[in-house]
Amino acid sequence: MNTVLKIGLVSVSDRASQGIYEDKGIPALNDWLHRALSTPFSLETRLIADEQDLIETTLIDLVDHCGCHLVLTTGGTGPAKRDVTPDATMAVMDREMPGFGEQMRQISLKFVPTAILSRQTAVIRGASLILNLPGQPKSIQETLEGLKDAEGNTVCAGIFSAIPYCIQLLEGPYIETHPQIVTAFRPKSAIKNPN
Ligand SMILES: Nc1ncnc2c1ncn2[C@@H]1O[C@H](COP(=O)(O)OP(=O)(O)OP(=O)(O)O)[C@@H](O)[C@H]1O
Ligand SMILES: Nc1nc2c(c(=O)[nH]1)N[C@H]1C(S)=C(S)[C@@H](COP(=O)(O)O)O[C@H]1N2
Repeated sequence: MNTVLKIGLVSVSDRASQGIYEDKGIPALNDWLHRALSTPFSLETRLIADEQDLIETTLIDLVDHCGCHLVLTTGGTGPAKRDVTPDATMAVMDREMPGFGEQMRQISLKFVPTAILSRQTAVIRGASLILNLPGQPKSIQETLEGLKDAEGNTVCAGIFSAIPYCIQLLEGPYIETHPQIVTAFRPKSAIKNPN
């Protein structure tokens, strides 16, 4: 039997975790993934404060105990003292995947000049990919989906284009997407049932 794709969502926010404002990170991630993926998946969600130890134990739990193939964090990537999500991510990694952070900053620069303030990165732990998104809820769609012009042509490819093949190389489930939202790129030899 095929393993069902499992995705962990971690919203890292002092104020949302204390109920000072409503968390918009997990709902935005949940909504985007349901619009973008045609492959069935299950979610594990966590809303936590910007505490490095807590972020590390949450990431370890999602990967090692819950068996998430992909973990998306949102928030805590900037330069402020309590922005420690990338530091926690690096602390639990086996290998870094620096291309994701580079591409997200390129995309975000098309929206805000302060995109270079994000230290976001991606790493592999075991057979899982962990990826940091900025905290602004609107940045979730921007970075995952990329930027399209008025005719719907891609101006800047979103990072999600590369995630299905990455999970495939990590021997996780085969992920398919709705191409009107985002196209999953794979080399021809890696495409199942090409037509
Ligand atoms: N989970 C969230 N839900 C709603 N809005 C958020 C969330 N996280 C961040 N934001 C918004 O994006 C901005 C930048 O995010 P950042 O991660 O730097 O948060 P912050 O300023 O460190 O505050 P906090 O950790 O208390 O959310 C925040 O000031 C807030 O307006
Ligand atoms: N796409 C996108 N990327 C973005 C932003 C944004 O609004 N949209 N905000 C930037 C800002 S202002 C900061 S400080 C960094 C870090 O944000 P974080 O601390 O919320 O993770 O992400 C940047 N990247």
